[in-house]
Amino acid sequence: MTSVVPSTVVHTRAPGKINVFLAVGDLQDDGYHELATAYQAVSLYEDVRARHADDFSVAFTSTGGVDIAGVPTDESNLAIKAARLLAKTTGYGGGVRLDIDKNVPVAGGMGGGSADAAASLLACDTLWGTGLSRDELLRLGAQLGADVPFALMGGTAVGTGRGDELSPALAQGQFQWVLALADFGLSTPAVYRELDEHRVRHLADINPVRQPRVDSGVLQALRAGDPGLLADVMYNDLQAPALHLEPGLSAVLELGEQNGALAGVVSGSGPTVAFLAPDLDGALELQIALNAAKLAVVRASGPVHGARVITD
Ligand SMILES: C[C@@](CO)(OP(=O)(O)O)[C@H](O)COP(=O)(O)OP(=O)(O)OC[C@H]1O[C@@H](n2ccc(N)nc2=O)[C@H](O)[C@@H]1O
Ligand SMILES: Nc1ncnc2c1ncn2[C@@H]1O[C@H](COP(=O)(O)OP(=O)(O)O)[C@@H](O)[C@H]1O
Repeated sequence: MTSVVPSTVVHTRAPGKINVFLAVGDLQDDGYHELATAYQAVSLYEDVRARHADDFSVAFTSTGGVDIAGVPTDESNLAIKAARLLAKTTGYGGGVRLDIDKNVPVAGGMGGGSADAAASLLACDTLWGTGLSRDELLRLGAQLGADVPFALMGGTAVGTGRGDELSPALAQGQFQWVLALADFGLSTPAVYRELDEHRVRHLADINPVRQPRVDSGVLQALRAGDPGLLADVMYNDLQAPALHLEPGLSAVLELGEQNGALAGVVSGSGPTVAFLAPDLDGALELQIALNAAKLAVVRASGPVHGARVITD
């Protein structure tokens, strides 16, 4: 076993994400859907601190006030799974103690668990000196969840396959987001299932084979750094099933659009609603208006970096 140095702490940080465009294809035999998505990493972060230990454990805090009550800390936690997968892959014989400051809403469609997995992979690789390449970490990430490779990569990227085959997209400038948080979560598999059931009920004869593609207008808007253009083309196939499961989200979308948002979209499988603001002042005004309507909101900007080591 590697010698244990208890005082060493490795600090890593990985971002949450918004799917500014998400087209969902058909259900495949492996239980996953083929996707075409444009991800943007945004400035809500998961901070992981890793210390040498004999076994594997995780604990959560949230300086940003995220409700962490429902997050499992047993073997089902994605951070523990990430650490164990890295140990198994590299033959590392020890364990790790992970302390995570969570600032991405839980079960909100913003990839917080995926960010924990990404930041934990990088933290353990650094702490243990296992020295995997970026590509090897991306491959391990894909085994943990479809969104994990993007949390490693960050920035702006197109995801295909399960959402884990990434190509970086050209982007300039910063987009200003106001995120309306729900006080409940939505289960990702349940939202995909709701979409499938709707398609079987209503669309089976019309469009039997779907080949999802990212609209070229999305890539142009990102390249131009133009929120007005992006607002016109933001889209999410999972929005309708999320609204069907949680009808109250329609009023949230309307409220944002009536109060200065260029557009709003359910993020991933929801229930977080992401509003795109014209600029920082517009975002601040929207935040105040939504707060006045008693909605829990946070601001974020993007794109930001993927998982990285932080020097404290
Ligand atoms: C919907 C999205 C959009 O980015 O994000 P979230 O809302 O979860 O943040 C992702 O597709 C979620 O990615 P992630 O949360 O990593 O998914 P995984 O753990 O790999 O899969 C959870 C479940 O989601 C469904 N799933 C996921 C990805 C995909 N391409 N097709 C699917 O059908 C499957 O039912 C799978 O069992
Ligand atoms: N590290 C983690 N952080 C949050 N949730 C986790 C984690 N590990 C496992 N989970 C489970 O995954 C579910 C969805 O996680 P999360 O990544 O927050 O949302 P989403 O998939 O909507 O982006 C949670 O409800 C929880 O049960």
